[in-house]
Order: sequence, then C-alpha cells, then structure tokens
Amino acid sequence: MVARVFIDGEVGTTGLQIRERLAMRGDLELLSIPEESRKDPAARADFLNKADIAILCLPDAAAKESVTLIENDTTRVIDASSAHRVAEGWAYGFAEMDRNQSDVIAASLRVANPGCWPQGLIASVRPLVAAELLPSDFAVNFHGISGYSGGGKGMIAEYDSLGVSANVLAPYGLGFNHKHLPEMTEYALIERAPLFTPTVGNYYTGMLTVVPLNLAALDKVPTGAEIHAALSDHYANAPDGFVDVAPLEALERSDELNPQALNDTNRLRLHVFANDARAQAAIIAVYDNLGKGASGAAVQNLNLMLGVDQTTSLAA
Ligand SMILES: NC(=O)C1=CN([C@@H]2O[C@H](COP(=O)(O)OP(=O)(O)OC[C@H]3O[C@@H](n4cnc5c(N)ncnc54)[C@H](OP(=O)(O)O)[C@@H]3O)[C@@H](O)[C@H]2O)C=CC1
Ligand SMILES: CC(=O)N[C@@H](CCC(=O)OP(=O)(O)O)C(=O)O
Repeated sequence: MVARVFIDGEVGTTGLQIRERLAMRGDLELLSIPEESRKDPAARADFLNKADIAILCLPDAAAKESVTLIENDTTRVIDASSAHRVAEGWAYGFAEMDRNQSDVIAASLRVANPGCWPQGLIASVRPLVAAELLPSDFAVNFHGISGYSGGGKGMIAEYDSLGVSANVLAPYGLGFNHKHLPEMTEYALIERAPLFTPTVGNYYTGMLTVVPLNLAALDKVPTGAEIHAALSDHYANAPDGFVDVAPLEALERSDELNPQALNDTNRLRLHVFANDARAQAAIIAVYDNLGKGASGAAVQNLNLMLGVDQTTSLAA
C-alpha cells in the first residue's frame, strides 16, 4: 500500500529537508498543497484529512491548529514543533531513549518529534539515571552550540544578511526559561530543570552539546569507564544504529568534536571524557540539528509508524 504523506509547512527549513529525504520513496505519495493556499485552514484541513500521515513543520500555534483540523481517527501525526512534546496522548519520538520506545512510536496515532537540543541531553543523561549512576536529583548542567538553521527561516535570513559580521558565537536563553526545559526534565528522568546555556554559531547547521558532570558530591562516584559502559550498553541495544558511543580514550581533545561532523545524517554520536581522580567527567554529543535533531528523526519516526526498514529508506 502506498501511504499518503502531507507535510504541513513543507516550504520551511524542516519541511523542505523532510521533502528532500522522502522525494525518491516509491512507497509514499507526497501530497503537496498549492503555494497560494498553504496557510488557508480550510485547504490545510482537506490535505490533513486526506493524509495517512501528516508531518507538521510549523510554529507551535499553527501545529496545534492542524491537530484540531483533523476530523477523522485515521490520520496519524508527527509533530516537529514543541507543541505536544509533554502532552498527554502523544508518544515522544526519540526511538533510542528506551528499549521499547520504537514499538511505542510504531503503534501511535500522535508522535511528537523531539527537540533538537533535548536529544543531546536526553541521550547523555537518561541512561545514566536509569542505571542509577546518577541520582534523579542530580543538578544537571547543559551547554552547546547549534548552527543558525536551528532558528528556522527567520534566523537564517538574519545570519544571511549579516554574513561574516554576525556574532561568531552568541549565547542566548539567559533567562533560563528555554522552551525545551519541560521535555528535557521529563525525558532525562531528572527532578529539576537543567541549567541550560545554549549558543548559536555563525554557520548553517550542526550541533555539539556538553553535559559536564561534577561528581564529587555523590555518595558513590561513578568512574569514566562505568559511565561509558552504561551508555555503550544502552545504545548497543538501540534500533538501527543511529546513536552510538565513541570509544573511551584518554584524550584531552578529539578531532571528532566538530559540531558539523555528522551533518546530512540521522546520526548522533556520544563521547565520554573523564578524570576519575578529580571525580569529573563530560559527555559530548554531536549531531545535525536538521538531521537527527529534526528532519532525520521525523523520517525515522515515519518509517517506524509505517513498519518500513530504516536501512533501505534513506533515513540515514
Ligand atoms: N530548525 C530546526 O533545527 C528545528 C526546528 N524544529 C521545529 O520545527 C518547526 C518548524 O521549524 P523550522 O522549519 O525551523 O521553521 P521555519 O520558520 O523555517 O518554517 C516554518 C514554516 O511554517 C510556515 N507557517 C507558519 N505559520 C503557518 C500557518 N499558520 N499555516 C501554514 N504554514 C505556516 C512558514 O511559512 P513562511 O514560509 O511563509 O514563513 C514556514 O514555511 C518549528 O516548530 C521548530 O521549532 C524542531 C527541531 C529542529
Ligand atoms: C539555534 C536556535 O535558535 N535553536 C532553537 C531551537 C531549535 C528548534 O527548532 O527547537 P525545537 O526543536 O523545539 O523546534 C532555540 O533554541 O529555540
């Protein structure tokens, strides 16, 4: 059966990349709304109700509206916005976060695609809390850099117009109230929101996130090898190999620590660094904010919902 897929917001940054990733697929029919009616709720309702799966690549308010425009109980939804990530009745679309999460996604009518930043944090911290190497009340810090495409068409236009005169590394979110905090807290299994200091760099795409771990105050201090083993065990069982853990090496730095290293892929790679004598460690994640951070994850979720083999479907 050919599945009908409608991308609501198909000319935006995330929507365009999903369309590119799906363009060659013979098992899908891409329903495309005419340019002049792409913001007309009646026309969108028509396409949303015709689709087997609708992928929402819209600002939060428009994504919420799309869901209300669906009048049947057959159109399945993947929402790339942050509107439904901690909402009841929605599955969280990070397949690697738990052993059974890909089955949960595969069976769901409503899937919230994870935020780009939260994936780095959840991938780094959740397995350690689950393995009881970190307590759930651990004070988590989270830093990182994202390419400016993370801010969508508005931020892309801003950086394009400034060119080389744009700030090379701009910290933001300094009111410590970033919209991603609720999903980070819930899915990293931590009790308090992380202290999150994102930065945006003057380059198009790619992310590098850091979870520094000051472990000295813990009753039982995990070693770097224990942290690495817990993450490696967790992702060895993850489906499809999109998330992996680099070997634990006694390095002060690594050339792989480049936010653009996994651009144009659906992959996320974790690196563990530690100094056991100081009870200090850091977990660094590298991925593409438009790949595993958005469009790649959406295609991965689409494949799970359709029961399509990821390795033959261009999700990678
Ligand atoms: N960029 C990224 O790295 C990531 C983005 N996301 C999320 O995905 C969603 C889309 O983001 P992104 O692609 O970056 O954003 P963009 O701003 O690039 O694209 C959004 C698109 O939605 C269209 N749009 C806005 N309002 C409506 C409406 N009422 N009806 C129909 N279309 C509308 C816009 O139209 P117009 O072209 O006219 O402006 C635009 O084409 C957001 O919720 C974002 O938070 C998630 C993870 C990462
Ligand atoms: C660089 C930049 O501005 N990034 C955006 C997040 C990217 C994104 O689109 O957030 P969602 O994953 O929730 O949609 C921000 O920090 O708000």
